Parts: sequence; structure tokens; C-alpha cells
Amino acid sequence: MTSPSLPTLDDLLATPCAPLRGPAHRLDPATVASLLQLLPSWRLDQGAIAATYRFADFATALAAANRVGALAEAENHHPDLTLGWGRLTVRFATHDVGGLSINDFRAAAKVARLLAAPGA
Ligand SMILES: C[C@H](O)[C@H](O)[C@H]1CNC2=NC(N)=NC(=O)C2=N1
Repeated sequence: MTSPSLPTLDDLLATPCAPLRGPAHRLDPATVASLLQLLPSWRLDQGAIAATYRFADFATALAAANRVGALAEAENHHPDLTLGWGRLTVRFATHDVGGLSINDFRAAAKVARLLAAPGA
């Protein structure tokens, strides 16, 4: 049960990342935990949210990284990416607020949709 003030997954998918600056936009741990419930593949990882996606080989993982990069550019919200053979780890935090913001969840939801699609 999410409180009325929390966005749904559809809200996250439908809302573009917006410029956020300053600690007022930092999410508290309870909100982070509630929002993570919307993104089952994602976890809290040293102050960021992260997910690891697996692929058939390096070239496929690299292609996925490039698709995530295009999404990040479109959203103006950028992850740290760790690319390996058959593996891509995507991590989001918002450096402009010095922690996690709603933009991280907006972007993560879009990445999850992008990479869940067949042939990602
Ligand atoms: C100037 C530029 O719009 C800002 O630096 C944007 C770019 N992408 C960003 N990405 C992330 N992850 N956090 C930010 O605070 C951020 N800010």
C-alpha cells in the first residue's frame, strides 16, 4: 500500500526527469524503500539504486549500455554503468541533490522497461 503522496510505477514511467538541485529534494529512507518495491530488480547499493542485467555476450551487453545511454541523454539523468561480458550494472543517484531523488526512480523505471523488452 503506497501512501497517496507516493507515485505509482506508471507515474514514474510517464514523468520525465526534471532538474532538481539541493538537499530538499533528497528522499528519506522510508520513501526510498517504498519506491524500491515498485522496481523488483533494483536494490539500494551504497547510497545509489542499482540493478544488474544479464545478456548473451559482451556485444549484446554493450548494445544495451548504448540504449541506456540514449535514454539517459533524453532524460538528462545519467547512471554509472559497469559493463562486463554478458552483464550490465546500472546505478543511479542524483549528484545535484547529494543523494537519491525521484529522478533516480523515474530513470530506473524507464531502464527496467527498456531492458525487460525482448532482444534488449
Ligand atoms: C547540468 C546537468 O543538467 C546536470 O548535471 C544533470 C545531468 N545529469 C545528471 N545525472 C544524475 N545522475 N544526477 C544529476 O544530478 C544530474 N544532473
